Amino acid sequence: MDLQTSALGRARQMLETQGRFPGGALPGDITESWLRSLSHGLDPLARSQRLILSEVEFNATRQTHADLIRFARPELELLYDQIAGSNFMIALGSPDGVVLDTLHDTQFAETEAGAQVIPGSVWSENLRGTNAMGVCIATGRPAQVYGGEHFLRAHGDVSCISAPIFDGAGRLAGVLDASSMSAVRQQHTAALVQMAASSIENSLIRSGHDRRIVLQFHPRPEYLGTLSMGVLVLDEDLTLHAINRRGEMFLTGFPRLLGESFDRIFEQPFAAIQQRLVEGETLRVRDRIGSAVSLRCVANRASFALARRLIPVVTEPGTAPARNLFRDVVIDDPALWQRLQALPDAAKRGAAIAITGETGTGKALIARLAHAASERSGPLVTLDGRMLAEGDFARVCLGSGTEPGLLQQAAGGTLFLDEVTDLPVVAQAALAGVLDIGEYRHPETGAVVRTDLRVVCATSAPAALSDLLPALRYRLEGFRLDLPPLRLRSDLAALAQRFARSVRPDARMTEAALARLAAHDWPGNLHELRAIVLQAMLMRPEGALEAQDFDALLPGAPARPVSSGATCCAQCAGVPWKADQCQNIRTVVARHEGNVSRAARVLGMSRTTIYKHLKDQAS
Ligand SMILES: Nc1ncnc2c1ncn2[C@@H]1O[C@H](COP(=O)(O)OP(=O)(O)OP(=O)(O)O)[C@@H](O)[C@H]1O
Repeated sequence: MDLQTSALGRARQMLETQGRFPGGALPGDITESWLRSLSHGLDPLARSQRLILSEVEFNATRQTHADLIRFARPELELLYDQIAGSNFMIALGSPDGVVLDTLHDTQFAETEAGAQVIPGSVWSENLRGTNAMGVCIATGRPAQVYGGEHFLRAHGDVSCISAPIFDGAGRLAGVLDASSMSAVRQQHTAALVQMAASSIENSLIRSGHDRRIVLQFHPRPEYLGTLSMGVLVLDEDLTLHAINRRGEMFLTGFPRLLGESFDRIFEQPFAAIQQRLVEGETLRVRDRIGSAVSLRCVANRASFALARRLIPVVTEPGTAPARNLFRDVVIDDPALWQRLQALPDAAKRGAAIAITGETGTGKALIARLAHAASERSGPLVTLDGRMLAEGDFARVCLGSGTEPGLLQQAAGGTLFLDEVTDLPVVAQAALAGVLDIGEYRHPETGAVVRTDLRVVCATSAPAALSDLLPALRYRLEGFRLDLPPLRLRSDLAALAQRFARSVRPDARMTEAALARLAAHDWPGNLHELRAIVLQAMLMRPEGALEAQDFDALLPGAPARPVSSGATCCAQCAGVPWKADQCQNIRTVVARHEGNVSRAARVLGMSRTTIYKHLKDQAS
């Protein structure tokens, strides 16, 4: 750009020589930013300084914004692919202008700008003058700063485009920036940067409120689930706790949104629609200003918790939960929850599902869920590999006399091959054949029987899967799910309480009792936990279960310090029951490699309580 002839050039020249510039010569955002830069006492001709956080400060900043970095990374990569060309970079900034993460091509990395926009560098307006990230932070709006519009002449050969990322409660959570060496206006890139910022914002809001009710809404139902949807989060008292910017747009006209109750924003009271929402329906509701939107509930812990409250537990044997799959099941372990997300879809697509995990980790239960998710009308029929003798395949599976075999019984439904790795080889070969062609010959009549089967298999010996006949193995491993042992799950407290409440709805356990359970290794996993809790309940038919109730039932000393040398804290030393509980807490923290949040979930305690017990070690 010819700085001497353009309006920008004249404004720059005045700025650099006289410290002022003509109003109206520049876009409004740039004018305001130059004025702010002047008020910060910056010199437009100053050299750009290397403003970089120390390693310690940078690590602490990254820690603070760990979620933002995690959710932004895939978006940075996508954006990088979308605007691939040459000479550009993408950066994620914190609300204070610290660059947290970058992606750039080698050409850009070699430029002066590339050498400066690096992780740890600071791009706030008060230090660097007008730049897109700084302007975006100062205004809370998307910003574009081209070449000479930068306040410092030293940044004049770069163009940058930024978009803010909000946290749903009106606070800035970060900034996304794309910089390039091109001086051409890039509206297309600006749109892509804003879309990526919205996507990060939605992920942040959703993940940050996993325990609250999250709703998606949009005037047009086909836009639900897309970037243009509104997302709103309800607190337990059904007031609006957070909302994304799209959502704010759809609800403009309300004097206040945050803190307002759902029932004052929408015409239909939440109580009247909650049942249908948790069942996954998309509803048409009208807000109190008169606009109609489609609304649906995002499946997360809160929605399942709500579902459990709303829908009575079905106890008749054989009634698989049909609409809300997770109604009776505790899956509060985030890693397991994450792994299970893809299961319903795989089941619906008809993929073969292979579940592995130690005994009692819930394989049979997940098989039932997979069957229910497949929405097939036929039944779930189990064939246990351990029970099938070598010569019995034809009789048991293909039928005998008028008795239909298991394969025919499972037609239109799901055949669950439990402990599949124990199936005799003959049965493996025969099954592979049936699955391959979808039919078999009746062993007695010779008639061809067509059978439409879906298969779910499970094994507690995953290594043995590779010993199955390849013809069968490759038919079984469409979607693989490895279930963690109970000792590595973070929802032990919730599971124990669920089992106790299946006996007595008001059953409770003391913190010490939960700590005692959490310190045990659980080789029998959920089978063992259920049995132990039920026995303890029998012995104490009233009142909260105590740690001692489990002492006689669990092997070993009440508290078994693990190799970390978990002793107890100074406050608990000397009082035996406190010391036991404290040791148990420390054991659980050590088992979870010092991760206090995980340990807190396992123990069903607050992190503050746990930190208290970790503070000073008794000598
Ligand atoms: N997430 C869960 N929430 C509540 N109960 C569960 C959960 N997972 C499993 N259970 C219960 O724990 C027990 C063991 O589960 P399941 O029988 O599914 O395990 P498995 O891995 O198939 O065991 P095995 O290897 O012995 O066949 C069952 O009573 C089951 O109902």
